Amino acid sequence: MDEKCISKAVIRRLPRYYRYLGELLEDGVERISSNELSTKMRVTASQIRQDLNNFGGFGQQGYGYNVQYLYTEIAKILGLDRTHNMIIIGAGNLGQALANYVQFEKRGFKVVGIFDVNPVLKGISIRGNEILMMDELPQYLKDNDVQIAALTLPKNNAEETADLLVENGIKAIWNFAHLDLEVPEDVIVENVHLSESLMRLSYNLNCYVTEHKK
Ligand SMILES: NC(=O)c1ccc[n+]([C@@H]2O[C@H](COP(=O)([O-])OP(=O)(O)OC[C@H]3O[C@@H](n4cnc5c(N)ncnc54)[C@H](O)[C@@H]3O)[C@@H](O)[C@H]2O)c1
Repeated sequence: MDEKCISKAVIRRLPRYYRYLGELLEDGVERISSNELSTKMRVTASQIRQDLNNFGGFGQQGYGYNVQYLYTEIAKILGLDRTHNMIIIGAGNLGQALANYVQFEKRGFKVVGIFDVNPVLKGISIRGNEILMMDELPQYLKDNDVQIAALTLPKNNAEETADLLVENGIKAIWNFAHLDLEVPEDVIVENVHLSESLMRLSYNLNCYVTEHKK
């Protein structure tokens, strides 16, 4: 399997397959056809077959997909078969909410540190992690194995913080600040913009209302 060849569009859909397969496993379903999965996920069966064929075709004619096998393989592709240590930069509302969310850890994303510049927050414990100050960050990154940094700080401070993270070896940034970061080619940034999602919701709501007025 050559992961480099998998298109971004397919990779974007994989977490959804993974979620549905996880639910099937919880329900004790051992195998499923592309047609059944198609009805459940409300995507076409041919899309499912095409997507999953990218990985050498997990399905067998007349048998369908082995749910456990597919779930495990997709987990491997998404890198969920290992633990990623994550730090959070900006211990405000959003940073604390992320640090408090237990499900990330279940997926293998372990919050190991949380940082801020506000001395009032120093030492406050969030799910067992005491908030540290930013001047402790470089040494912390030398002493600890961290793969991902979440940026939940004001956008004005995001670029310089990203630079500091990159200088100290961070290769993956989960960026919540409303700013497109400029990073070297070997650093991966995943932007999360809840407001953009809300705008799409607003657009779709408008469309629906307009169509149903006719
Ligand atoms: N992308 C999204 O979907 C989304 C959703 C909500 C908020 N946000 C953004 O996330 C950020 C945080 O939002 P919030 O509601 O938690 O704000 P907040 O004000 O509650 O928290 C921001 C925290 O960042 C800290 N901070 C400021 N400069 C810092 C620096 N240089 N290094 C480390 N920490 C620093 C502050 O002291 C504060 O504790 C904002 O930029 C906001 O616009 C994004």
